Amino acid sequence: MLPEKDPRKTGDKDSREDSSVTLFREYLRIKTVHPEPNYDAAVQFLERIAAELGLGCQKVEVCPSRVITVLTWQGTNPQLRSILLNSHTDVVPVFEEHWHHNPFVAFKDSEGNIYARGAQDMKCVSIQYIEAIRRLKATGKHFSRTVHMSFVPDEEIGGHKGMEMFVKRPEFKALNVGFALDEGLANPTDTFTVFYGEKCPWWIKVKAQGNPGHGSRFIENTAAEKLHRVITSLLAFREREKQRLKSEEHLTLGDVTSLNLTLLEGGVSFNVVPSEMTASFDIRIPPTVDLKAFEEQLTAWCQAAGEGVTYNFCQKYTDQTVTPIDESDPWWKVFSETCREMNMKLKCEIFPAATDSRYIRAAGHPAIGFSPMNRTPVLLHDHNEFLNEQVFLHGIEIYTRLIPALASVPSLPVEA
Ligand SMILES: CSCC[C@H](NC(C)=O)C(=O)O
Ligand SMILES: [Zn+2]
Ligand SMILES: [Zn+2]
Repeated sequence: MLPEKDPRKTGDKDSREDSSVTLFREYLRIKTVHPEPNYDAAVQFLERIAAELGLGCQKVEVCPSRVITVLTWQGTNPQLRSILLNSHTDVVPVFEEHWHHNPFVAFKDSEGNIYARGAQDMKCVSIQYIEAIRRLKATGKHFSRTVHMSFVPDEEIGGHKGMEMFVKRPEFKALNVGFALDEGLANPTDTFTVFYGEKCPWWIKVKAQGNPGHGSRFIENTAAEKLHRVITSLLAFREREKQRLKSEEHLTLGDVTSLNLTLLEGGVSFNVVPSEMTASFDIRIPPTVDLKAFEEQLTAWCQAAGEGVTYNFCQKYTDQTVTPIDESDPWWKVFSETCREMNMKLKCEIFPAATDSRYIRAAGHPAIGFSPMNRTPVLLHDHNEFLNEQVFLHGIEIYTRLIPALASVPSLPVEA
C-alpha cells in the first residue's frame, strides 16, 4: 500500500497549488463521516482558522459531543443585524468499493477534479466562506454588519442535535441574524441554482391490522390486503405527481409532492398469515400545498383500506416559510444584483429535500440555499463526489463579492 502522503495517491504533483485549494483538501481529509464523525478534529481545525484570521470563536455545545462553532468578524456597527454564513461539518457515509480514489484523501486529478466525500456537500462552501473572508480581511476592508460563520454538526441526520437545537439557544438569538446563506446544489449548466424554500419532509408509517391464520387458507381481511390498498392509493398519487412534473415544463422537483415507499415490515414465517404489517413512506411536500388537506387525504386513504389501518408520523415538518425573492426585499435585491453584476444566471427553486435552512427560516430569518457550483454534475451523496478546483476558486471570488454587499446593506426600518 502506498502511504497516503504519496503523490500517486493524493494527486499532489503541483507545489504551486492555490493555498485555498490546499486548505479545502486538508478539511476534506478530516473524517467527519457518519455514523461516527470525528467532530473534535473539525472543531480544532476551525479554532486554528479563527486564530489565523483573527476572528472571534465561540463554541456552543447544544448537547453532549455536539458543538456548534461560530467564527465572527465584527462589523463597524454591531447593532445592525448580522449576516450568517452557515455550513455543516458532517458528511454522509461512502461505499468505498465504488470509489476510484479513497474518499478521505482528496485526490486531485490532472483536470483539477478533487474527489472526496464532502467535496460538494458541503465542505467546499465552508472553505469558500473562510477564504473569502481571509481575502477581504487582508485588504483591510471593514463592513457595517457583523458576519458570522456557523459550522454545525449532524445536518445529514436531520439536524436535531445541531441547528434545530441551536436556533432555540440564547447564543443563537445573540447573533442577531438578519440574513443567512446555507447550502444549495450543483448545477450542470452555466446557471447557478438558488433555493428560497424547502419541501416539508413527512415520514409516515402505515400500520395495517388484520386476521391471522394458516398460510394455506383464504383468510378474510388480512393485514396484507389492507396494506396493499393503501400502497395502491399512495403510489397512484405518486404517479400523478410524477406525470405533472413531466408534463408541465415550468415545474421542478421542488414544486410537486414526491412520495416513495421505503420500508416494508411484517410477518414471522412463510406459513403464518401475520396480524400486522407496516409500510413506511418518505413524502416531501412543497410549501404551496395545504398541509391540513393533505393530512386529511392520507387519513381518508387509510380509512378506505379497511378497518384497523392507521398511521403515525416519524417526521412531520410543518413550517412552510419561504424567503422573499422579490426586488422589494432588501436582502434579495442585494444578493441578486451582486450576482447580476458578476454575470451569473440564477434559477430560483424550492429545495427538494431538507437542509438546516428550514430551521433558520422557521426561527424567522430569511435564508438562501446557495452553493456556487455551476458546470458541475450533482453528486451529493453519490459515489466519486468531486468538485473542480477552478469551480471551487470561482466560488471564493463570488463570496468575496457577496459578503461585502450583504454586510453593507444599509440600516433597515426594523433596525432604526
Ligand atoms: C428530513 S431530515 C434528513 C435530511 C436529509 N437532507 C438531505 C440534504 O439529504 C433529507 O432531506 O433526507
Ligand atoms: Zn449538505
Ligand atoms: Zn447531504
